[in-house]
Amino acid sequence: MLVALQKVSKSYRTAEGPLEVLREVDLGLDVGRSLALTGESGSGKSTLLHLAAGLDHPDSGRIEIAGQDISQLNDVGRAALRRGVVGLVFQQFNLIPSLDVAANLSFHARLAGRYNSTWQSELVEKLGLEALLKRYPEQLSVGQQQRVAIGRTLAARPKLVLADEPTGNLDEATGDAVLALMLELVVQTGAALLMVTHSTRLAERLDARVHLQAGRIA
Ligand SMILES: Nc1ncnc2c1ncn2[C@@H]1O[C@H](COP(=O)(O)OP(=O)(O)OP(=O)(O)O)[C@@H](O)[C@H]1O
Repeated sequence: MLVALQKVSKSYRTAEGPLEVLREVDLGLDVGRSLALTGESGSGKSTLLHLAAGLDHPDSGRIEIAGQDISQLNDVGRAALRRGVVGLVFQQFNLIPSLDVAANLSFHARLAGRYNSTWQSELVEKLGLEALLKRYPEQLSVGQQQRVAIGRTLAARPKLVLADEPTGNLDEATGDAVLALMLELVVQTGAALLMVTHSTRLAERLDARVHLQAGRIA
């Protein structure tokens, strides 16, 4: 298992008292597999994704990423695990404003020591970014920024790709092509993809689908 959640519960403190978001959730994802995570707005999908990335701690339960129990790691250890294994595509793209597209694309791969110019060129071509390499994030449309964010994540060849609505700002044809590329990478590199989506149509293209409802997997 690349990532495994066992009886994971998570609540947030709010002004109205504790808000229970996840209740004893079990979830596992094997190498080479893709899983769609669906659920209504506010059902806890992003919370689950953050936990699976080792960005946050559960209140109870166990989370293993690449065989490591994350509760046994300190912040430095978790950051190293993320750098080594996890690739994130968030709804906010977090591109670096002072770097052009080419430098944004290679940023994480270089940090992880996995920059490969051939692979980056392949991604640039597949994501249709050739003409944009010298532009800065503020000079891009939202859909273009999304493609750069996806390219930046895939450039580092992460074992575990966690993506929150990664094609949400793309037109249907571009979104389909980008999802196909992400699925291709998963197969090609023996990675795994956990993807949040509101689209049943996109969810059906992944190997499996789980639905979050009232804090549990329905
Ligand atoms: N830091 C926080 N503090 C308090 N409440 C939070 C916090 N983060 C999220 N929540 C609440 O937890 C619930 C789950 O949020 P989450 O973002 O995981 O849902 P989601 O399914 O990803 O929603 P969406 O589809 O709208 O992005 C929501 O009710 C949200 O308001």
